[in-house]
Amino acid sequence: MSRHQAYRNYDYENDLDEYEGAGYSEDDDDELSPEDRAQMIAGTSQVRLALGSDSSKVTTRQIEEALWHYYYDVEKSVTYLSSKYISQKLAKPPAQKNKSGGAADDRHSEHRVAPSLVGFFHDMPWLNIPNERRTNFIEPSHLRGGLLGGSSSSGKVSKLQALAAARKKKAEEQKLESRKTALPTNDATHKTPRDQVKSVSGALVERSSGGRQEITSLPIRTAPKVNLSSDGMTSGADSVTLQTSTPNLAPTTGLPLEPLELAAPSAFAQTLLGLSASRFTPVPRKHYPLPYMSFTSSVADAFSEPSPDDVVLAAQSKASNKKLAASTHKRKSGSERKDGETIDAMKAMRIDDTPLPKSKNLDVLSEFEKAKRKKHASFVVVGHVDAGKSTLMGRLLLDLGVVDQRTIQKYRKEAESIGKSSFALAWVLDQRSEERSRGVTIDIATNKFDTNSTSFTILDAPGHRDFIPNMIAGASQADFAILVVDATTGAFEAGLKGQTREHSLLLRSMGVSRIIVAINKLDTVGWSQERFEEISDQVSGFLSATGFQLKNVSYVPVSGLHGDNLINKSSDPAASWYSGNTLITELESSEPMTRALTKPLRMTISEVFRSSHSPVTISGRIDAGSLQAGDALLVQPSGEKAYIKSLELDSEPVDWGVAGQNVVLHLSNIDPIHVRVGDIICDPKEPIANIDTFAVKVLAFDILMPMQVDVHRGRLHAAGQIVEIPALLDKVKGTVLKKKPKIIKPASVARILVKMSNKVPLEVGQRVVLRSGGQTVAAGLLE
Ligand SMILES: Nc1nc2c(ncn2[C@@H]2O[C@H](COP(=O)(O)OP(=O)(O)OP(=O)(O)O)[C@@H](O)[C@H]2O)c(=O)[nH]1
Repeated sequence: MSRHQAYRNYDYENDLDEYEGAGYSEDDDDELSPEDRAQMIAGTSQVRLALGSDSSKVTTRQIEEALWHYYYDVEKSVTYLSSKYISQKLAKPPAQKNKSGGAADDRHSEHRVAPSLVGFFHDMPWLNIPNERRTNFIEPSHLRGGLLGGSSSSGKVSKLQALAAARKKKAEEQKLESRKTALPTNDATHKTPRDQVKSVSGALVERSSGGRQEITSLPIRTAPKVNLSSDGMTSGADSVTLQTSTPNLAPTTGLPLEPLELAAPSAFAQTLLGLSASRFTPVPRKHYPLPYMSFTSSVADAFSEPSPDDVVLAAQSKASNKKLAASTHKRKSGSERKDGETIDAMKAMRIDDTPLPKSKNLDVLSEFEKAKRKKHASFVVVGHVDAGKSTLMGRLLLDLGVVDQRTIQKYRKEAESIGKSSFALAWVLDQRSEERSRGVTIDIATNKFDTNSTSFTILDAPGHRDFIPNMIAGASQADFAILVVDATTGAFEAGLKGQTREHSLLLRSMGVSRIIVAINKLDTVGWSQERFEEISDQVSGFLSATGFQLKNVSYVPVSGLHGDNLINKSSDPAASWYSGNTLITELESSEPMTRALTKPLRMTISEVFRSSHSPVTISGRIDAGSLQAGDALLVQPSGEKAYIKSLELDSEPVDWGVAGQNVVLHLSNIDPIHVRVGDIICDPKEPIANIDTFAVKVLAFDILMPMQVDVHRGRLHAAGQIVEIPALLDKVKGTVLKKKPKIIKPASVARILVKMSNKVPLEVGQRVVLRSGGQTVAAGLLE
């Protein structure tokens, strides 16, 4: 077995045991196995043969050693022997020299293998490394002892090294002394960043002059020297630097840089830098500054100045602010607005190049006189919840042909599907899904119908007490009212205590003087004349007490569900006792209130919407005055001006409108955000003022005292407070009965002072309702 095979089968464990058990002798190496001895003899003779005449220059022992080292490779052994003992020329094959040639190669060869051995390894790949990939080792100027965890003693040094070290130590100590004198404190923040950089660079230059190669250095800390001294900072030892070829990375933030709190150097650092640990006093850390604060200008300055985008945006903002200021100033001087700057800014931002609509400059009042138009009348339908108001109006519209039977059939089917078949007629007015599903009217529903003499607007009010404010809004637009009373046993009595009474009071407070009392659901009591008269009497007494004149109150027995006595007389024989007017006759005989045609324009907005004519279309009743297309308008409380682009009356385009008419106005030159339901439209030359305090003569429905109240006028709601009660008044004469009473009892008349949290458009002669805690507490006229 060859020695190579023997190595392959080597039993290390066994050998180790033997090694540990027996003493080791170098002589044992010389003992060869019989196979090795045979190979060695044969190899020696071959080598001698190959060396020829030169074989005498080498000993057998040298040949055997070579053969042993080259595993009996005769050729290699010959080469080795020739180069070592006979001729070095043989040792360097020309090809190898060419490949690796040059000084560097020679140097490396020197370090790694003896020149005489190079030829032996010329075919080894690790020797064929291209020059550019070879490492350049920089020899240390002197070796330090105790490196990498070894002894801290310096080890053996030459006399020259010891002298150099002593000189350096002395120089460092002198430097430290001079620093201490120059800087009584170690506070690096007293230096500018540039100074600090200078000092770091200076330190480096000092080192550079000590034989170090010139390099650009980057201090990685603002207190960059590892200058830990007894006062917590360092003695002038080495700077910790990063080598870099980028020259412009010194800190340029301009910010005062925090000195870093540095710990004593590690054992490794002490060893590496030659510092003694005893010289350092640990400094407790107070804070950990962010590294980028002192790193490079590119990082530290990244957000210290506005970005290019910021610059552009700032310039744009500045330019637009100039425009805004100019525009705001101009508008302020023109319109004397009293609202906040925010509203001003919003107005100023409005860009509206729409040309102003042209006016025909009509004399509207004479046009009104000339026009043989039907009279207009609006009536509100009020009464206790479920009295049958919507059903009554639905039936009326059906009988008048405004709604066809098919629609009612459809409603009936749909109502049946949700178990509310009896509400099919009410659905003509109650259009909202919530109203239909709940079977309760929530907001005012409007509809129109015409008779031969009059164009009527229905304002169907909710009966539920939760929606009283909506009922107030409806009543404020009405010329007269239909009070629906449920004749069913018990229902009338409940209503009289409930909203029948409250609605009547509100009607009176809102200035409605004409009432048609529709005693409904008489079919449920077999058309009892007795029940009809009983109810009529009770309502008469109540209305009379409330202040209505009985000549303005009429009573009609009806059944809204079946349509009895609405358009046609009841066909039920049980109702034959009634010979009075039908409901429609009563409506036609009702004269609208006197129109304030010559008064300044006032119109309360009931709806704001977008139409094909204008993005800002409003509808409402003209309370006073007149208007025409092209007119300038003022919207209060916003104080915004608008123009009438066009208008409609009863869905027909018209040129003008007068008090009492419900019109649709298509506006121009105004932003929709300035127009809200409840706002007042007026003539800019005779505007309504926005006020926050007013005196009002009220009828008390409940106890009054200084208290929080909600002020209602039409669709307008505002939070307010009764701040003072100047007088208790006589109900009839209006004279003062008592000055400054503390409280006012229900059904009394008093003058009170109300202050609101916001300014709203209100003026003398207008009617307001005061509510508190969901109850109507008073109503009256502004003084
Ligand atoms: N028998 C009978 N039932 C009626 C009559 N009128 C209305 N009703 C019923 O009374 C219920 C209430 O009718 P609505 O028309 O919704 O009453 P409303 O007063 O409009 O109700 P709110 O507006 O919510 O206060 C429905 O079930 C109607 O079918 C009637 O003349 N006779």
